[in-house]
Amino acid sequence: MATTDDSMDDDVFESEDDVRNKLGFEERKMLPKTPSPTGYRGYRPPPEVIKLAQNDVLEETEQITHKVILLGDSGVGKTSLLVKFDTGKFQAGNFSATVGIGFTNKIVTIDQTRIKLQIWDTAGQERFRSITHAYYRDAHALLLLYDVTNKTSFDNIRAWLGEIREYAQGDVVIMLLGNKADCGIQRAVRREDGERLSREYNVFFMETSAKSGQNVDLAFLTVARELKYRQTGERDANKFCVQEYSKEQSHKSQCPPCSS
Ligand SMILES: Nc1nc2c(ncn2[C@@H]2O[C@H](COP(=O)(O)OP(=O)(O)OP(=O)(O)O)[C@@H](O)[C@H]2O)c(=O)[nH]1
Repeated sequence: MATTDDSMDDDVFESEDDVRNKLGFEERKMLPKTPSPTGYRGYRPPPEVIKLAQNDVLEETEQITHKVILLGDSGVGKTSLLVKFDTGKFQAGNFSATVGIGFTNKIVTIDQTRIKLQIWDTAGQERFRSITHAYYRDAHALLLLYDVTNKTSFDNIRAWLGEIREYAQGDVVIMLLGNKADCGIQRAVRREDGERLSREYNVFFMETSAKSGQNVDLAFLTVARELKYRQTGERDANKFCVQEYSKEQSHKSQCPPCSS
């Protein structure tokens, strides 16, 4: 059965006379001289709606950009993680090493607050290190990745943390990510080892998969939440606790074997 869309608010279409009668003298002067056939032209939203829209514009223009940088050895999945978060897509076996550095802007919403993240993807290869060091200083958060199938990338995390200490701000938010968690059989680093290292350095920790999407959004949202807290100084009552979450996950079942 065909139905008509009845979702429009009738108030929007009240007659021009109705609208004029509700307005004050100054507001009436601003109305168009020619009557509108629909009564819509003279319509003014209620003051509370106008105020809301103005606040929105204010929020947009005053929005602080939080700079987040992805770090870690070449091939651990930095670009893949960012592409998954940005587009929801993963391209298997399509490895072309990042050259230099580039960024993507993303706006996320944390408890009705819009947080702007400027996410920088860096090249993991040694020869680009001096370029990327220059960007550490302005970073508000760092996502430091290793590949759970590549023990060397995990062993190199201490060196990465040393570089962070040397070049980044002392209060930078750091999240350690064990990526490629979908690769069950090829796994070379246990989740507990990642957890232990994160405790030792007092940084956030999660295992992720750019392939399956496991914890990808969560990693960025957790960082955004922490940045929001640092900006406002308000802890949310319903704050997500990454340490608790990580503990819960470690009790869950094994990942399926990696097929790519
Ligand atoms: N199975 C699996 N493969 C992944 C995952 N993330 C990335 N890959 C693959 O790993 C390879 C390297 O990924 P990239 O995202 O290019 O790695 P990168 O860290 O950006 O590398 P550089 O640009 O050299 O620093 C690609 O073939 C990806 O398809 C994942 O979560 N699971």
